[in-house]
Amino acid sequence: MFTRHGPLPVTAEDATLRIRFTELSAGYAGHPVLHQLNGEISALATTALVGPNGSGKSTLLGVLAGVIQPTAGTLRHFGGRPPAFVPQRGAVGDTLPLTVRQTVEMGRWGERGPWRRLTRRDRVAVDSALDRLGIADLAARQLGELSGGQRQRALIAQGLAQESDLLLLDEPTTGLDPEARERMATLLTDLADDGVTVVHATHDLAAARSADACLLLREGRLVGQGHPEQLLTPPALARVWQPL
Ligand SMILES: Nc1ncnc2c1ncn2[C@@H]1O[C@H](COP(=O)(O)OP(=O)(O)OP(=O)(O)O)[C@@H](O)[C@H]1O
Repeated sequence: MFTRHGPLPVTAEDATLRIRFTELSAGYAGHPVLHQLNGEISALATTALVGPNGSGKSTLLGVLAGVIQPTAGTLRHFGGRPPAFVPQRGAVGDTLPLTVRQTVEMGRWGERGPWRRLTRRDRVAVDSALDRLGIADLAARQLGELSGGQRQRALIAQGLAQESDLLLLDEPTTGLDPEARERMATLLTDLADDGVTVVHATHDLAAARSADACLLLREGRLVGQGHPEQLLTPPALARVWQPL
């Protein structure tokens, strides 16, 4: 096995590429999940990971984030900073006595460590993340008091505050109402325009359709990748979602 997680210099050939994985397998102790995946994530674009429950979307995100080690194959990051990863449940427990602002400030810990004072630059990053997620007015509220959708936005703001060039989101529209879902889709597109590569796992076909590219997973295998219009056709979706 040969796995590279460190940034590699960007060559002319790879200037539009952020991640490439080859024959990638991964899983959990005694439970292989991903089987010999070959794929690419374009830089400065939004990519949706699509597939039924248990198809391996979260596991693939974890591998791209570096929190799950591949068991075989290669994974290459081209250039860039360490990824910002927003897992499904978030790294912050519901019961911790944290305000929304403090939750988002945790996104700056990678820059300054947990105990150092916030710099002006940290505060700007936190304010900007709160604004972009439309939750500035909730900044003083306790995280545990929020609705599911508000909490989801606070956790995504935490990811955004890291100011990484690679944002990995697990089901960012879960718990959001239709208007907030639409705003989220717009935000992801705007982020890509602003220089962030966005990868999100989703069950939300509208969100997947608004991505620049999709990776379609079924039972831990990559069964298609490309532009959503070409990939997410009714027959392809029926094939992937048909009962086993
Ligand atoms: N921590 C874990 N330990 C063992 N097995 C796990 C763990 N997390 C997930 N799995 C298993 O790995 C497989 C893939 O799960 P994963 O969460 O990657 O799928 P998913 O496509 O994201 O699913 P969903 O749409 O339901 O979120 C499933 O069979 C699941 O039971």
